[in-house]
Amino acid sequence: VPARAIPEDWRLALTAPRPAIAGLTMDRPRLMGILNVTPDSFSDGGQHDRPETALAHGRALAEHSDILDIGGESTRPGAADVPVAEEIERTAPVIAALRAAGVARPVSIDTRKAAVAEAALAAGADMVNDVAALSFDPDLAGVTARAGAAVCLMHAKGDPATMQDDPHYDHVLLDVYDFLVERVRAALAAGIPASRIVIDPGIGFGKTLAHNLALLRGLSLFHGLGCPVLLGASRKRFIGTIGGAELAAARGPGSVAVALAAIGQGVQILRVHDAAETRQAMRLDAAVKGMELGHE
Ligand SMILES: Nc1nc2ncc(COP(=O)(O)OP(=O)(O)O)nc2c(=O)[nH]1
Repeated sequence: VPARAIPEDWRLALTAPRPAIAGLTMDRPRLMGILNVTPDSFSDGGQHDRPETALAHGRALAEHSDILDIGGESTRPGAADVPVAEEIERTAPVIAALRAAGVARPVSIDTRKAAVAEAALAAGADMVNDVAALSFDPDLAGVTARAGAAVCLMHAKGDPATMQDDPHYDHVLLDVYDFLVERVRAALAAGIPASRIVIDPGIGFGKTLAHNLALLRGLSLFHGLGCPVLLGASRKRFIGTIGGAELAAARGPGSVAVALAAIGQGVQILRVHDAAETRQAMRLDAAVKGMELGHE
């Protein structure tokens, strides 16, 4: 397998002091709490999709999360595309309400669309979380760069409608790695500095069970990109398949196990539904290992 050298123009990202992402230092594992304001998200659709329930859940998540990830469009396989105006209506007011309620935690907007990101950033978001790695909407990179926002670039093979139809890779780890190299270059070219880029292998986005497990076993490879690594495995189907939990909402223990395994490979940001449970597990894991988790 040909070696992957770290591109010279990124070496600085490795030698510079580990950057803060959306104001969060990367010196300890961080939790990204998921706030889906959708009627159809795969595990919690319809639970937090009204302004009052979204605000209440966002405040509860903020207790145990370092950053809140707000999404107005489900990306589950076969999900319907949400019109831009509706996705804005679902997300920007919730961000504004969280800020008005004094929730100061960094916020990311989980969207592929520039107009949705623009409204969210104007309402107080700090980061764009794009499952399409800035490749769906050509304007999103510029919106992110001009706002000085951080960005998460995630790998997906195909789009939500078709991505699980028999996905194939030559070598899933290296193919995902090479894709992310190309997307980081695109983000740098759009004026987003390396210090504001996070990468994510995209568990469940065009991957079979075997592909997901190969990515989880090889997560440490992605540190070679020189950017913080984010993992979003929480409650996903492979956890149900292996753990025997058909209902997504019953996959908390398996999700925590995967989060701890990822932390063991140095993953810096864990995107989770069950923030309080994951935080508790992280504290015990660190204590048993004699590691200092650091304080909020
Ligand atoms: N960076 C990143 N973002 C993501 N956004 C959504 C989902 C899907 O999970 P969820 O938001 O719970 O479901 P839905 O897309 O149905 O709302 N997974 C990821 C992920 O793995 N990484």
